[in-house]
Amino acid sequence: MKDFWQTCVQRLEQDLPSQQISAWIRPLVPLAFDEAEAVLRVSAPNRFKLDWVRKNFAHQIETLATEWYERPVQVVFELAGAGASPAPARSGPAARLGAGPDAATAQAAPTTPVATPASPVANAAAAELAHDRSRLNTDLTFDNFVTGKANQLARAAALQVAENPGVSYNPLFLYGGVGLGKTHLIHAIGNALLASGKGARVRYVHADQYVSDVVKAYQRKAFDEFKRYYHSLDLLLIDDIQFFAGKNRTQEEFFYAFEAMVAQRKQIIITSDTYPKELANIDSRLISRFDSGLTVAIEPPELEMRVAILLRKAQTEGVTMPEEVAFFIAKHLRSNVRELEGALRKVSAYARFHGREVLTVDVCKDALKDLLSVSNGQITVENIQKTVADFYKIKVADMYSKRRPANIAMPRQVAMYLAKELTQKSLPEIGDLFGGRDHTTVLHAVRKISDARSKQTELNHALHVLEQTLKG
Ligand SMILES: Nc1ncnc2c1ncn2[C@@H]1O[C@H](COP(=O)(O)OP(=O)(O)OP(=O)(O)O)[C@@H](O)[C@H]1O
Repeated sequence: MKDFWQTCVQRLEQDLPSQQISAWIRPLVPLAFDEAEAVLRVSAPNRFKLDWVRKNFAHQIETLATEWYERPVQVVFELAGAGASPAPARSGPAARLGAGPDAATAQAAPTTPVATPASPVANAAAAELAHDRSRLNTDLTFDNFVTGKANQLARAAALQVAENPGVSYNPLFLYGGVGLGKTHLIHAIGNALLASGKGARVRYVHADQYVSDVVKAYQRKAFDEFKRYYHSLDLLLIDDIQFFAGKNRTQEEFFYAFEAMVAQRKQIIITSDTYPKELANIDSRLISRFDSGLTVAIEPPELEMRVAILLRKAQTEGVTMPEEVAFFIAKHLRSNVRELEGALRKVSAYARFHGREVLTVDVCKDALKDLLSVSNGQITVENIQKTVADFYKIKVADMYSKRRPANIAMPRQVAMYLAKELTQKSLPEIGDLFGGRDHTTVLHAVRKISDARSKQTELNHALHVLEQTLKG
């Protein structure tokens, strides 16, 4: 385990700035690796660091651990001193269950003997573990979800399902464009159910992660465990189901999980960028199942709602934002909530940096020059890189980096293609803006994506969405 941790820190050092390494990664201490359950326990020195690391680095550490141990590893973060002794290896069927996807520990009893089972500390630890295993982001709640015409139906359905899972609408299928709050809403459902203290087994999973769980189960011939884990959940939240397109084995496994869960009145909630019948390359049996519960759209927010979101987020961040400023931003940035959040971050950083205590429309005009020019019809390469990175959930820095894994190389080529298509820049200029790449690399990307687009419905659809977002 020590060797792993050393390598892990070295790998993170390649990706993260040194301040982040010393602030967040170095203070972590690896405690134990539970062979039976493939669970790596890591301690953080205080609650703040624990929450931050869990939110921001858990995925990277888990990916590295999974690579190192050559099987899906779950990383559990604990507060230093709170029962931070090596966990005893568990035996028996429950321990074997843990060999399932993503350390499918089936959310059984916590592995850490924190205190006697009925004590408040033990309950808190159990609740924390249930949260860890659910992969929910505790920041995404109903409380901080701003409601308006665009999402009120979806929110009402979500609330109903959180109160009566498995009974009212099963599945609940939420669809809408990028950055409109689908992920937020399903996390809110999971958080509400966990907070209700019914002991429900909840799991949030992005469709991509589910696909890779299937692949791992396939490699390890561990489909029984995979099934047992997913079928044992009370609430499965599956995000961006359109990523199942063309993945036949995944669709088949999901079909079984779906049938088993619905038959037992376990709740399934699905999000997608489109409504079920419009999903490309998804088995018609699945599409008809998706359509058999309640399907609700989340629309782009109207002006007043965009203003309300900005004011609410500004308040949460401790930024004083006059209403006219919120109106100014909301009038110019229309596409989605993620974009509004980005604008708020930019504006407040700009104001802080220039010592401007009060946000004014002029400050916004300066701070948001790039974004505003996009919404006025001028698309910049910088904005394309940001939009594409958001869409594929990679870092903007990867647009310029030399890293070449497929999950980064493909989005980078998409961004180059869009830069050629939507801006006046030449191939060498685009190459420069992508970390000094040669113009032939750009040309290759443009040709490749243009060719793939004509053959792959999924890619073509993604490009449509990106073009629409960029054109506003
Ligand atoms: N109604 C809302 N109130 C408050 N915050 C919101 C609302 N809608 C979206 N957000 C915030 O906007 C950001 C983007 O939302 P989210 O990730 O849920 O979008 P999404 O629809 O899942 O997008 P994608 O399809 O790209 O995954 C998040 O930070 C979320 O908290």
